[in-house]
Amino acid sequence: MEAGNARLARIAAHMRPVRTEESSIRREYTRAKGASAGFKVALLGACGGIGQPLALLLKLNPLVSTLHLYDVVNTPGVTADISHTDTTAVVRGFLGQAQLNAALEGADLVIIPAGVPRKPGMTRDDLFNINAGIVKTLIEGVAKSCPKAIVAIISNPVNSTVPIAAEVLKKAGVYDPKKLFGVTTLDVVRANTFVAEVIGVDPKEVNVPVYGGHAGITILPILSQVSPPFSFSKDEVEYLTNRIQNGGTEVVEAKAGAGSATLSMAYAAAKFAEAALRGMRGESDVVECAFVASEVTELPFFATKVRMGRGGIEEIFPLGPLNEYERQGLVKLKAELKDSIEKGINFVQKSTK
Ligand SMILES: NC(=O)C1=CN([C@@H]2O[C@H](COP(=O)(O)OP(=O)(O)OC[C@H]3O[C@@H](n4cnc5c(N)ncnc54)[C@H](O)[C@@H]3O)[C@@H](O)[C@H]2O)C=CC1
Ligand SMILES: O=C([O-])CC(=O)C(=O)O
Repeated sequence: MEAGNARLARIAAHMRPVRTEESSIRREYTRAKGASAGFKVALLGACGGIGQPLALLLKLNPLVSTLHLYDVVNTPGVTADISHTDTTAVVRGFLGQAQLNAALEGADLVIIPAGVPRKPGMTRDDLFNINAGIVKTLIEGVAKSCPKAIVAIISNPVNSTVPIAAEVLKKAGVYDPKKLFGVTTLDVVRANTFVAEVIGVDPKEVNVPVYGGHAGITILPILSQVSPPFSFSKDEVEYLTNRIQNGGTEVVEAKAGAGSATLSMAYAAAKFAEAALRGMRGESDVVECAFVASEVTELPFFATKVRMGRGGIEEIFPLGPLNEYERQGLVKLKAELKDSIEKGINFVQKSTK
């Protein structure tokens, strides 16, 4: 039986939500008694509109044993708050650049929603100037502190931030294309929702693959491959494709200057994280769409269905049969996606010359 004083000392050791000293950072890696045997997840940008609800959803996931919350503001409060939920994951907060490496050390999965969101009238590419530098710095931390982690990038423009991350990891000599993902799950979540409305079924029953990238016309829903199979009219295809491609803008406009999708994105990212963790645990049937390094088209990155396993991507599925409308969409999206990918690659290559 643990003595009273020892018990209180143990609890006190886990009460300081933000680590400021080396010794306390070290203590962090010992799991709290009662914590589940699961994975260590680091969330970068944890106090933002996406970060906070996503942190909560990750804290509820039994596959997560340790949750590190990193941001440049507000981590003490968010960490204290979330740490009171009665689930087993241990939560620790890290504040500011000086604590980035400690936040990342030993992470199995790193999820990145850090960066600025859109306001009405902006494209995702308009975020490039600010978010490219943020993602570059955070991935430099990953390269140094947890080079074997699976990395999931949410920060926009995803079509450029994923190539930025790849270049940074390459430069550090630790790039594993199987472990880098751009999170496009929200496009699938929206597609499932809107298609379910049209078909008149529970969205849980619906699965729409969404290919390409994550901006405007680069988002290509493959309605001909919907499960359960359904034959849409031409008008339904037009309506659904436009709504899915512009789902982000629909939210940006409705929020009228207060940001972009946060709650649905947190839900989508939690779904993606669950898939990644189930794959890492060795489950063999985990398939999600994601924007990854790919040879499915002539572009170096492309979103299609991928099977996730212990080491990240285990299989990238081919496009499968497309109808004429989808083939035309694919041709149109490639030019824009190619430019966005090159912009990301050039950003890192120029900044290191
Ligand atoms: N992939 C997708 O489907 C989606 C992507 N997004 C993108 O996610 C990003 C975040 O969106 P929100 O959470 O709504 O924004 P937000 O502004 O509410 O939160 C961003 C957080 O990042 C933090 N941050 C800024 N610089 C940082 C740095 N250097 N290191 C660590 N943290 C830093 C901020 O302090 C803030 O807490 C945006 O770029 C947005 O466009 C949003 C919705 C969907
Ligand atoms: O539209 C935005 O700026 C945020 C985003 O990526 C989305 O909601 O799909």
